[in-house]
Amino acid sequence: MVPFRKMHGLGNDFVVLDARRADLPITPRRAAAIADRRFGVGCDQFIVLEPGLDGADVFMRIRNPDGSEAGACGNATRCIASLVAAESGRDRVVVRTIAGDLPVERLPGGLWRADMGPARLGWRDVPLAREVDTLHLPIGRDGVADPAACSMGNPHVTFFVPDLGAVPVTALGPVFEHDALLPERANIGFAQVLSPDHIRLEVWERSAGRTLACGSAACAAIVNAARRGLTGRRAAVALPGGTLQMEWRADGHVLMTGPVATAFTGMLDLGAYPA
Ligand SMILES: N[C@H](CCC[C@H](N)C(=O)O)C(=O)O
Repeated sequence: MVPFRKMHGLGNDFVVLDARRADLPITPRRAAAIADRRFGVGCDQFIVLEPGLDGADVFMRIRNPDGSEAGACGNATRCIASLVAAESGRDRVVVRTIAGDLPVERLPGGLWRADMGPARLGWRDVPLAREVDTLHLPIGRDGVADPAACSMGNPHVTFFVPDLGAVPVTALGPVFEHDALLPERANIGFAQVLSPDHIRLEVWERSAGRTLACGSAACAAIVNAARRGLTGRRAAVALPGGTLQMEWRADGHVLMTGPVATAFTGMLDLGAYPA
């Protein structure tokens, strides 16, 4: 039996296991089984904490509900930073991922600000299957078309739409996720720009499907909206689960501010799940 924690950022939820002191027998298949909402605990992402070495306070391994590994998770970055900060009594911590080191700081009012690193804008960065301008991808269907792409350590595509309520997110999301231009698939954002500092966003996440919030997709949304001249470099991004404050800093890094929450803690019998 191992203790686990169920956390979420704006309803984007995580099972968090701690493998910092002792290794845990987690395989992609076992993670997927635990992530199942009916046969397991259920979560959008499965997070394992590993020791943070030289300069990092913790290493955060991120898995999708199908067991595949992801390079970024904005909402989990804040949640895990808040855990590690509480242990050490510090207000600033560094969360390491396979894509880089993410400094996170505590702000007043229960908010946490993560430096999600630089947005990467090249076609190889996303990655795309061939050389295409990442500001205008030749992908579209049913009038939802011409998205922009970038990488936040994981692949993102952002469609700009005039009326988010009219977009069939769960029908179009998986079609775009699997477009031949996206060899590693992608997280698909549908953004409606309400004003130069306010974006509404719905996300179809790679592997996880429609989620209530996606921090890295909010990063991609502000970057791609600003690149298109639709917004400035700071905006509130309103997701179904709540709002994140975003800034694409002049040096290319994306700052994301939002809340963290623990829903419950419990004990998990890892042996009850396939290895
Ligand atoms: N929910 C996460 C992103 C998960 C991304 C994952 N679905 C991928 O395959 O890249 C966030 O807050 O940024």
